[in-house]
Amino acid sequence: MGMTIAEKILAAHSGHTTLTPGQLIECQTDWVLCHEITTPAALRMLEERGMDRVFNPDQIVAVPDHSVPAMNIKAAQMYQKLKSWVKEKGIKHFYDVGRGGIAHVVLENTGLMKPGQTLVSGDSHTCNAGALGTFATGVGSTDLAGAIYAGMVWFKVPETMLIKVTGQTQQGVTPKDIVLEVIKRIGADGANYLVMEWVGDYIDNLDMEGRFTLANMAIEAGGKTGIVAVDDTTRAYMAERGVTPDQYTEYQSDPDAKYKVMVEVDASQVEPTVAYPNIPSNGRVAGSDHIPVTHAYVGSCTNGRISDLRDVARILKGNKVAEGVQMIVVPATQLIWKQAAQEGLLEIFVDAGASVSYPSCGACLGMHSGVLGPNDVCISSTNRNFVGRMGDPSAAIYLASPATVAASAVAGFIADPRAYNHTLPNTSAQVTGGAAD
Ligand SMILES: CC(C)[C@H](C(=O)O)[C@@H](O)C(=O)O
Ligand code: SF4
Repeated sequence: MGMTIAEKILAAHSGHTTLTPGQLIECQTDWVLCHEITTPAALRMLEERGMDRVFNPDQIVAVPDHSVPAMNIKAAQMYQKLKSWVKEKGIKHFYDVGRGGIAHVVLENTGLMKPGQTLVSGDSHTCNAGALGTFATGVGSTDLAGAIYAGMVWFKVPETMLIKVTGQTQQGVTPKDIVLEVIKRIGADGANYLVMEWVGDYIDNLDMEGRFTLANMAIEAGGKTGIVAVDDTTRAYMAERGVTPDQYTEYQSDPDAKYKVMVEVDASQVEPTVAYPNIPSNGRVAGSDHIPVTHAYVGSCTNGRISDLRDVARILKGNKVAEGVQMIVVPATQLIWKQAAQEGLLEIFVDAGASVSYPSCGACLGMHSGVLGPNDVCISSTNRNFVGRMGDPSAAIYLASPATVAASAVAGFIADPRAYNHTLPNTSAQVTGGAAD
């Protein structure tokens, strides 16, 4: 019987020629991604058992990102723990504060993670890397400990959901709107333990940044991971990072691969979508209700990339953030921050009255740099709008694309970005490479 991409990658990493969903496998992991929030717990587990080693210091990527630069002593200690372990074990790929940013976005950009590989991390948005045709998923601290120690992790082979997106979007509609629309249709548990495989001519025409946004949000529908097959866009992306096709394996799903369910989306019918509180599946058309906002947040591993910042700048250029609205823009990595500076985007943000922050997870999970207070109302390009996610439990979080966030910041209430159509010069440059190894 035919196999999906995910099944093929898992088979290749577990010594099987075929696999059936539901089967339990022991799987090799090519990469382990470590940040300062979940790694310390995994390290403590290993230390307590006298198993304090790493399977291969060259296959671990460490990036402090959630609570950096530290905003309190506890955060400083977590950071210190990660950093001292990196030093002690000789972890090769360490992207320290000032040289990295949000771990998933740092990793996608380095060229380290290659098509056909496997990745685990103690972070649920690890699925982000699936856009490169990889099997990448978040695991708990115990599995993370096992992966650090042995380079192995066990999985129940997931079934796959096929999401076929055809046609082209209207101007002002972005991949974030597509994925919010899909989650709205299938529900926040609609892809529970399923691989979400994206196909269709919309995907074929989509750049890598958009594909990362789609793969990144798989977990918001309960997905085990998101995945996009390798094509010329992926190959070009890898080539820009000095990686040639002989250095990786491309897997395609067989024509007779078995899918648990198929979802079809006509991209031309998707409108700018806003997920209302308190669940990402609560999507409605942007601007359908008059909802004044106090905060507008652009950032995160979902939507803090250079193309996102350009979308925001197009709308903010020549406009002002409405009085009473606090707008915060967080470029996801140092390299994106620098690129945005070079293109003049940061100046546009500042002129419009927005704060530009340093790369980090920041207020995405309510840790720092824009934490919401009681009854605040935030339109955000992040991925979760659960109660208390960005701060006080009484604050309301509306999830949207960066374009919708920018349009809303200018309007002072949740607005439809289609009313804006500014152009920016010099917007084709790519952000490539690792910041520092
Ligand atoms: C802190 C970390 C474990 C968490 C996750 O796993 O996703 C965070 O990144 C989040 O987005 O909630
Ligand atoms: S940016 Fe937000 S969603 Fe992404 S890893 Fe950080 S906290 Fe999690």
